[in-house]
Amino acid sequence: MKITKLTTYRLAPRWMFLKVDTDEGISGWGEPVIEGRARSVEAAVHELSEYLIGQDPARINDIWQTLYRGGFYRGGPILMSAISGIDQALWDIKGKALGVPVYQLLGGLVRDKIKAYSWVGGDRPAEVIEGIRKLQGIGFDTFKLNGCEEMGLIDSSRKIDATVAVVAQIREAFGNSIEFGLDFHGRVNAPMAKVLIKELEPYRPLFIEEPVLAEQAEYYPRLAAQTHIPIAAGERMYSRFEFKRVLEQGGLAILQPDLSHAGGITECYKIAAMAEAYDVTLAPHCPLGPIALAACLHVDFVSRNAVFQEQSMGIHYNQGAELLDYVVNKEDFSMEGAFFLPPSKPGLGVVINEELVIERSKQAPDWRNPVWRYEDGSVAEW
Ligand SMILES: O=C(O)C(=O)C[C@@H](O)[C@H](O)CO
Ligand SMILES: [Mg+2]
Repeated sequence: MKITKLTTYRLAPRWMFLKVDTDEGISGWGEPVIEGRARSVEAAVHELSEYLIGQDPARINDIWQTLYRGGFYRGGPILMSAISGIDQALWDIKGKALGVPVYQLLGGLVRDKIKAYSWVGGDRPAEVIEGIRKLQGIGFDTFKLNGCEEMGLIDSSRKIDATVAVVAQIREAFGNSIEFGLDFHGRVNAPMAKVLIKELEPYRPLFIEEPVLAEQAEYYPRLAAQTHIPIAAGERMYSRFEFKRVLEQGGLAILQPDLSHAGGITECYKIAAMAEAYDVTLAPHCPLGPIALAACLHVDFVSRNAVFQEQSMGIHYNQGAELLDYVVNKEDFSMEGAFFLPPSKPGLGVVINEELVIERSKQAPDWRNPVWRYEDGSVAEW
């Protein structure tokens, strides 16, 4: 079998799908994208296609190594997201060619289902109570919300109290009938993370995510030393070589590699195994589309240390399209309450509505995250 063509489709809400065709009529789909830089990743995918056309898609490991090591400069969000989507598509092809779901090619199921969690509250955590109640009604009991809005480099106790009040409200309304992660989203710098985490301790959030930016990862062990709340991070780390450093230094209880940013199934499967060796759990980051989610599920179903899976149903970013809009059979993502069941079809197990994708890609939005500024006019982390 030979790879014959790579076609990219940027489309609402902020995704990009990749279709890899072969000379035997089997095609694979991937989701190479960095939210807000889709065109850059698209250019990278087509640059990398020079290494792919005419190659045997079954040689996933050699292709991965060639795409990663073939360039003198490597890593980072753009190149690794391009490699991620290509890798996902190659696994899709391999599974389809052999007639089995990808997880069967990785040793088979380690569990029968995986817990999903849902976003509530949007960019500025508001109406979270209402949001939780609604999702509780359809079986979810685990949630994530932004832990705060802008947080000044050194902010006031008033701001801290307002931030903590949102969390107090949740515990007040639901007790421990639900669990929730707080995503600091890199908005908080180290001094304020220390203050915030201390004040949040009594409310026992399930985890605190990106308490500081990935470029400040050396603070993870220091923050972990001051709290009992599990610390999570990983969406802005892009290969085993970054994850090895945070595992070595300790501090993270939950690793959140993104299957569309950290090298795809081939790389994230290895990252999951590295985490297990350090008794660190896995919760793949996935605010993206159905192909990215399917790729996450295949790694979840073969990794014993996978604990829960993010998915983007109802996420505040999904303006213009929802998670399953481009999927032919919505039941490809079968759930039992708040749990995903294993994909059953060959490959990634998702049938993409190509006609709709082609149509919608004609009006692809150029999504950008907002650039926030503090009152004094300086740039704040979004
Ligand atoms: O889902 C998460 O945990 C996020 O932090 C959302 C963020 O990743 C946005 O997708 C960036 O555009
Ligand atoms: Mg996050």
